[in-house]
Amino acid sequence: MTPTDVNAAPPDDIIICRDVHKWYDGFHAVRGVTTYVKRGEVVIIIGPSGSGKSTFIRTINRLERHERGQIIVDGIPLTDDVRNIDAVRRHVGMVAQSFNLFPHMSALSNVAQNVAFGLEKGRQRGRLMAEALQLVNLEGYAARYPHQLSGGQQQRVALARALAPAPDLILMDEPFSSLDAGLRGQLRAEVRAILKERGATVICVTHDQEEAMQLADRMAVMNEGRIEQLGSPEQVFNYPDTRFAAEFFGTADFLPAWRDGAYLTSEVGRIPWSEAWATPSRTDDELQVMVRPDCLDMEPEEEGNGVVVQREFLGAFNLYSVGLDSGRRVQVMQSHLARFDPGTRVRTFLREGHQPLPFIDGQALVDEPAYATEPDSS
Ligand SMILES: Nc1ncnc2c1ncn2[C@@H]1O[C@H](COP(=O)(O)OP(=O)(O)OP(=O)(O)O)[C@@H](O)[C@H]1O
Repeated sequence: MTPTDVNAAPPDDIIICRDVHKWYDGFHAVRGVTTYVKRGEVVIIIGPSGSGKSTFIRTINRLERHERGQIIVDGIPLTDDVRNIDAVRRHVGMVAQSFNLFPHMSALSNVAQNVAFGLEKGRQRGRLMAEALQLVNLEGYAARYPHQLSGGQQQRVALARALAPAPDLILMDEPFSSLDAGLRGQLRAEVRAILKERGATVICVTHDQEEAMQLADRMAVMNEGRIEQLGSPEQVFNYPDTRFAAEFFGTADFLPAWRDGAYLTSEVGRIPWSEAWATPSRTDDELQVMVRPDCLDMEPEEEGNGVVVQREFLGAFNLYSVGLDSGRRVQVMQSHLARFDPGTRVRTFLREGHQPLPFIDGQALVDEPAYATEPDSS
């Protein structure tokens, strides 16, 4: 691909990051990220504001310079060598958080900026541009200038601009954030379908959990400049590695638990103890179990173990906050038909078939068989 290619044949991993660090004037924004992204994968980065998501994604096409570690994009190491930077940018599309449209150009001309090079035939260029505007439902807006478009429409032009040249790799930073809920859901399904059809690799930052679940093959949960967990949405939801990941992705309560013969017991019930959890160096009183609202059930009972404190109506279901007799609170999911008034005495218990996850010191004791995170070749 370039004179500085490190691999003759492209490896399966289109992105290889090893111990990547980035500082802003002494502030350590990215703290040792090691990760591998397979060709054709959609990886979603989620995490709280300021956790380093945008900074990390911007290091992948060198909009930010990483100070330590190694980034290899499609066999090209990102160094200060401008030939490498140009080579990477040539086949990496980017949808930035700020749309960065040229104000003096129409929507079509903005899209054309990205398809101008690399394609000799004007007719093919025109088709790609029209298709890209059609994909984002803006066929009738080609002649408008950015100031004549709403924020959401500008965002869609930015998306069309990135998609039009059919890049192998596309980086997206909150690409649907300015769209209303209906259009957002529809567009992200369409964008995912087209990118999958093209076999493009996608790394996308979002705040939106529903978006992460809908788009991701794998999700990276970022916290304070580090990737706290990388896995499929199901892995992260069902088997969070840390308390942070559990609480950030979904709702979770943590209750003290203790080993009770062959069981792990908490105030909402017990589950069989697994020898795979044995942690001889630690004492049992540090144990906790994670319970998500759907793991718990409840029924009115005078001799119960708690009292309904609050009900939140969420459409298909009610989310109850229950004050347990220990003083702790848990959230319990119930059908929309299950109405309990605050003050109702209830028994809260583990729903059959649901296994609460044991934790020690904020770390899960259970390891789900992990997705292979080591590259096939490097
Ligand atoms: N150009 C900059 N100069 C100095 N500090 C910066 C700069 N850009 C980002 N930061 C800081 O680096 C940290 C990570 O910022 P970044 O934008 O990567 O976070 P983020 O997770 O994308 O946040 P958000 O979800 O709010 O967009 C933040 O504390 C931010 O204030």
